[in-house]
Amino acid sequence: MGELYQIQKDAQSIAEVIAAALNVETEIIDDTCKIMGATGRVRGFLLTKRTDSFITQWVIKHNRPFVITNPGKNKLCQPCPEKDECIFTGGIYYPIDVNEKCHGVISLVSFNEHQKNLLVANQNSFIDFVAKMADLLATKLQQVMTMNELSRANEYLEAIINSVNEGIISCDENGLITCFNQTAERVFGLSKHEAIGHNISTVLPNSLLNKALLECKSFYDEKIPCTHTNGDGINLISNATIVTSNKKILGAVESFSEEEKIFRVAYRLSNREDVTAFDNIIGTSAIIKKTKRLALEVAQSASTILITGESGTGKELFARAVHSASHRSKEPFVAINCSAIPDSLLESELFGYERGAFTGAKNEGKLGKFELAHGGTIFLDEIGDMPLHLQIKILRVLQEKNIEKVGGTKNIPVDVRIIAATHQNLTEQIAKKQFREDLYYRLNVIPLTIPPLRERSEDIPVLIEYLCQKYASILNKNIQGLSKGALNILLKYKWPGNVRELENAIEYAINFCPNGSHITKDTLPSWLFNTVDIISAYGENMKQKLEMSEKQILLEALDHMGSSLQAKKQIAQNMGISLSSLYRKLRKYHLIAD
Ligand SMILES: Nc1ncnc2c1ncn2[C@@H]1O[C@H](COP(=O)(O)OP(=O)(O)OP(=O)(O)O)[C@@H](O)[C@H]1O
Repeated sequence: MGELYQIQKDAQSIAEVIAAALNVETEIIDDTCKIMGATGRVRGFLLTKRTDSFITQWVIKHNRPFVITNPGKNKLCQPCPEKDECIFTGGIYYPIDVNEKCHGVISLVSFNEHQKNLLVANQNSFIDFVAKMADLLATKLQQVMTMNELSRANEYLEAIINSVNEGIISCDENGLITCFNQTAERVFGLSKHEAIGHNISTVLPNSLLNKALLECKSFYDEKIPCTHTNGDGINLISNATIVTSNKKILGAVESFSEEEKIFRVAYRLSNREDVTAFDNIIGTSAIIKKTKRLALEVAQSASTILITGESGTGKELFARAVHSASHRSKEPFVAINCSAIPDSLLESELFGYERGAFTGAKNEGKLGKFELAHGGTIFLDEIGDMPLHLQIKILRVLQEKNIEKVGGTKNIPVDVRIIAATHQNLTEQIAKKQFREDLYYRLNVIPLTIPPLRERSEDIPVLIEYLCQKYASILNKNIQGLSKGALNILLKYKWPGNVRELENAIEYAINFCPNGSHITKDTLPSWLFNTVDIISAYGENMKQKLEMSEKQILLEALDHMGSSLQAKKQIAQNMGISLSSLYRKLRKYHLIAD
């Protein structure tokens, strides 16, 4: 059907008016040749398609009136198969023109000589009358088409407003809500029907729109505490802009995001590190290849992984590679070192706290690492150091897939894959009642063990080569490689700090190696030699002596650099150990509270 179908009833009325006024049979046909209005003998064929309307087709094509007095003989009738038995004796055809396009044709037709004579005799006045009727239909059609276009544009605009992630609310200059998009519906728990037409000051008293309208100015990035209809507090980061036209205020529009979402995005962007792929895990030993293969196989699984291995062996590197190879790779990887955070803070770091859970500055609430990791992976490093009361909470996350914030009462669903790591022997911890057996079995679904570097010495040369390239590039140095002597020392050394310690030794050496030269014994860090000396000098008593020197070194470092977190990070880096290892040592020597 053509557009004319939308006003078919009007077309039928007009056809009847013309027939009554002029006493001729009238047809109104749309631009697809369907009959939209008809009188007399054609009335029974309403809405059917005319196949013999060659004159009508010509008028539609040329958008011009046409008068015929010789149907069947006219050259336009020649293609018509019924031209020799044409039932018409004459006709006046007039286009219905909307924006210079013909949307249909009004035709007055005669079936005998008497009717034909009437048409011919009154041709001019009939054409005038039909032209006015065609105009009437064209105006009506134009209105309907404009309304349709407007409602399509409205629907399109509404679809756009609903498809944005931000909440959008607008109101007129009196504060009556005119737009309330789907995000606003979700954030406030209100339907748009409950909002539109009502005053913003009664529906959402905290809305920035109130302030904007009251003060007649726009506000940007304001933090607005609001409440969902279920009573939950929500913090919004909001903009409210005054809408004007010809210097007259028409109203205001507010766009907002939930603060939690902004935090998540900020966390993701500020923690975006180089993606760790399995190719970034260097090593040619059979054991490291097998571990990589196993880790790659389980990357796609949703199961929990427990990575064990000494400090610095690459547990976090493996966890990152598993995350990158999983379907969660586009979502955050959030690492938390359970031993580097005081027990009193660990719970709120992991689970966040509710608004009002604490007094003072912390009153606003905070997202925990589990919420930040939503959709992605959380890496719980040094899980063996997690206090027992938090172990129960982790077990609950694993079983029920939801968390409860500190000071909160409701369960918040989280979709997070857990990868845990420890350098400790958890079965011994279980025997000592320091680790929950049920949590151990939940975590240890897929065990991965990373062997210490001394048990895979064939990895040392490739790691050295990789690390030399890495640090030469970072430090912008041209290094020719290692002298034989230096390589021998690195191969003989036992690497208690594993790859991290090797990495520190290479970084140290490259710093002191002259540009264009080889790394020699002289440019290697002295601790590599001291340890060899101590081993030979103290024999059996070595462990005790080592511990004494270690405690002494730590005491001096704390004395010299202080005991802030920053200082501890620096000390750990200087010693070539992780922060968690440093904390362990400090506890072991009673240099910090347990
Ligand atoms: N196979 C490897 N290839 C390249 N770099 C490695 C490899 N193993 C470890 N590293 C590097 O060694 C350092 C320590 O690795 P990582 O932090 O993953 O160890 P970890 O076992 O988690 O240590 P900790 O238990 O002390 O936290 C990192 O800089 C890491 O990039």
